[in-house]
Amino acid sequence: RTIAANALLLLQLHGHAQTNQSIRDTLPLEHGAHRIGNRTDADMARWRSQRLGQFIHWGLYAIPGGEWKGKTYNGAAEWIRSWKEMPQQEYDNLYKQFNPVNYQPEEWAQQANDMGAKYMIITTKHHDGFCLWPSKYSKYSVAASPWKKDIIGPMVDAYNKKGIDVYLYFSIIDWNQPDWRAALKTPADSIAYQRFKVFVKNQLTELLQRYPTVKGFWFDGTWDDSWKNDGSFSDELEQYLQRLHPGLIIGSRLRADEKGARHFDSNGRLMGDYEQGWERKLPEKSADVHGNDWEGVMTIPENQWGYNARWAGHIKSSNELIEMLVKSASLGGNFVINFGPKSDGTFRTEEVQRMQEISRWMKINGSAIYGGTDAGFAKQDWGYYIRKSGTDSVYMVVCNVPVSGQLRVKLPAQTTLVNVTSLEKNIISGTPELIGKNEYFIHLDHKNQDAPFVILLQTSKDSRDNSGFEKAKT
Ligand SMILES: C[C@@H]1O/C(=N\OC(=O)Nc2ccccc2)[C@@H](O)[C@H](O)[C@@H]1O
Repeated sequence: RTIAANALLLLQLHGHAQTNQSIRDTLPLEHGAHRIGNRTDADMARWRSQRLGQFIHWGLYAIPGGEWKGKTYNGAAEWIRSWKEMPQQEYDNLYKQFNPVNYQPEEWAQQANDMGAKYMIITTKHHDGFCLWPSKYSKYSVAASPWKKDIIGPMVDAYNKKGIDVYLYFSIIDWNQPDWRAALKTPADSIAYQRFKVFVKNQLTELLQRYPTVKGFWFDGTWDDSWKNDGSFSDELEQYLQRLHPGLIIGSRLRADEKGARHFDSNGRLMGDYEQGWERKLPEKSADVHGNDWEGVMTIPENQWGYNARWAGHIKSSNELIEMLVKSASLGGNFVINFGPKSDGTFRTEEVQRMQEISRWMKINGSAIYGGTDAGFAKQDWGYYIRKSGTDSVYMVVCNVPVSGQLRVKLPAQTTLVNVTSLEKNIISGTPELIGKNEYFIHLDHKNQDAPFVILLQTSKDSRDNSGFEKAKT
């Protein structure tokens, strides 16, 4: 198999432009990337067109909400169990208080739909091991809580009913499982960890059987040696899940290759279906993503995923989040905004505000985002170009209005401007001024804008340098 696999890989290599990052000479890898370049199937095309997602971190950690017995935890709220001031036994007993009486999945789905999210990622089980579904393989689940009922099922149904796809976040790290090991130091460790891997495979199989409409998994907690040094298991697991549920979308965070390389294998090739390392950070330029599909996940505060009663530091405004979404689409990636519901099942005011403000923006400008991708134009200071995938339509999303009141638009060679319109009224004044080869100025109406605004360019590939607009009167 190894020889055949490598022969195939070498054939593919020569068939593909080396668009990826620094490719080292091709080591014969059994558990490295099995595909060169992006997936081209319909499921991946759907994921790629969606662009805006909603992440939800919800679990027992929402009960303490970053505080315990009068003390404030400065770390990420969903990590409070690891805080030295938190008696782990007391955390582990929080399941006895899990009773989200105000949990309304239909309302969650409605507000996500209004915001314009096309997919949602829900924490089925975070590092603490508490399962939001009544798992057959663990007692540490909603079934043991006062709530008793399945949380995940009604959520999947409510979101799917709104046409929103659902992805399941699943932490490999499981602090509740006695067989979990961060590292394998003794033969006893290896025996326990073997049992743990069976448990992981069983839970993932159970999740796919219970929730067959989900589109993929969002794996996390795969940085420990135990997992990193077992590339063959993560490879087999990914292939097993794909066989069980063809078309499943799984990011680069699941696997390691046989040399312990993660996200990118030891030949520098992306493993999984998209680059999943952009967490609370985004690529700056096209070269940073090497033509790979990718997704950025973002918290509204600096680093809180689960509910934290006290948000400290910088809280991102809707305009900041909108600009990150636009930047992600302009670089051919998806952008997922995280929300941390309270233990009663409601969302905090700041999060509701952001969903409502983003909703207003997306209702006017969503056409620039959905199906958007890298336009291949040189970046300009005023903002971002987004190409409607596969067309000559290029959106300009203006985030920084120049004091000159005019936007410089430099098109690639042999590209001319056929038409210019704005998605809102009273943005552009007059017709664009052709000032040189493929370069135009678009004059703005001096309105004070309080949010990014969008101009649509219809371009055409043209060997001549003429344009739909007469030459500027010199
Ligand atoms: C989405 C976040 O994912 C996590 N951790 O992410 C990472 O470890 N990210 C990471 C690590 C190394 C390189 C790049 C990203 C979790 O610990 C956290 O509670 C949250 O669920």
